Amino acid sequence: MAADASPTAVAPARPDPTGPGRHAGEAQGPPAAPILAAEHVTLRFGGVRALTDVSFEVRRGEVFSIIGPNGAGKTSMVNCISGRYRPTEGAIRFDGKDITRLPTRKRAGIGIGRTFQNLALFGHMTVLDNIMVGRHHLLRHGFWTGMPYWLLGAQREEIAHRREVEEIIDFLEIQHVRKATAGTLSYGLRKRVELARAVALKPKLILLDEPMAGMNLEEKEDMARFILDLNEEWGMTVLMIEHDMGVVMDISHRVMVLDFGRKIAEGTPEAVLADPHVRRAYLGEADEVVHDVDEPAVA
Ligand SMILES: Nc1ncnc2c1ncn2[C@@H]1O[C@H](COP(=O)(O)OP(=O)(O)OP(=O)(O)O)[C@@H](O)[C@H]1O
Repeated sequence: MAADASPTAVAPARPDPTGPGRHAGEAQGPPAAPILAAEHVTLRFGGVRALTDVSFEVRRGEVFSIIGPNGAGKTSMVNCISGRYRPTEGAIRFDGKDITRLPTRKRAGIGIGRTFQNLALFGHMTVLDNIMVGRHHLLRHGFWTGMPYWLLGAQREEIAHRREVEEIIDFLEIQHVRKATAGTLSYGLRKRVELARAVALKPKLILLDEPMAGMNLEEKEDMARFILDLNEEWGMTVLMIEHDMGVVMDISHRVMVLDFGRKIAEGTPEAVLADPHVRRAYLGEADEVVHDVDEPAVA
């Protein structure tokens, strides 16, 4: 691996968002209630075990990353949380409620947003329309229910709705392409629009599946900054799958490592990086010191 020269290099542990002066993992003060908990989750596809007895908690206000080699079960775990897959065994709790069997379409309404590993924008629609689509469930007035109130309630709601969308557009610095057709944008910009659409749902928890994939260094720096701002200024809890170890170590409060569908480590970036199991299984090292984590450890 090359020398560690990127701005996404390893940084000291981020302060624990759940308590002043504390670091994630330290046992001082009362532990914050988790916003999300996976309890003994197993997922099987026929004979394939994608996940085996995986348990973890995401605390309110933190950036929590899941890492692991290809096929380790990261996307399967996120799909269990978003409702795309239903665990074969175990449970998912969100905000204290068991959501294991809650249909996918209802999860946005309770505060879970997501972006996808492969872009899922409407390529023929404008950036603005793509983002507006994300907010539909937030509108109280539909076409029929809105009719009688149109001059008062619904119109005011529409104005407020647009104002918030414009705020998100400003925040993600995509004003210059707001009227452009999504399909014509560069990959980095489309990833940013996809993030904007997920943010427009005003989620309490946002699931990001490889937000940096396919990006150049500058685009990665921008995306890392947006994720940090979403977390610190907008108060969103972030659960992220990401292969770029430099980014993961830089912006995560805590990290969980999966290998062959099992959890092999969880803790602060430093603790996880120093874990011999992780170094063997994930970084492919025997006993040498890890000098650099800037390059993706897995393709
Ligand atoms: N829909 C499915 N049907 C059958 N097997 C699946 C399905 N989804 C995932 N798997 C299998 O489950 C295992 C975990 O896959 P998953 O995509 O969750 O891993 P991952 O860690 O996200 O990998 P990557 O980093 O390559 O995206 C793999 O063996 C995969 O082939």
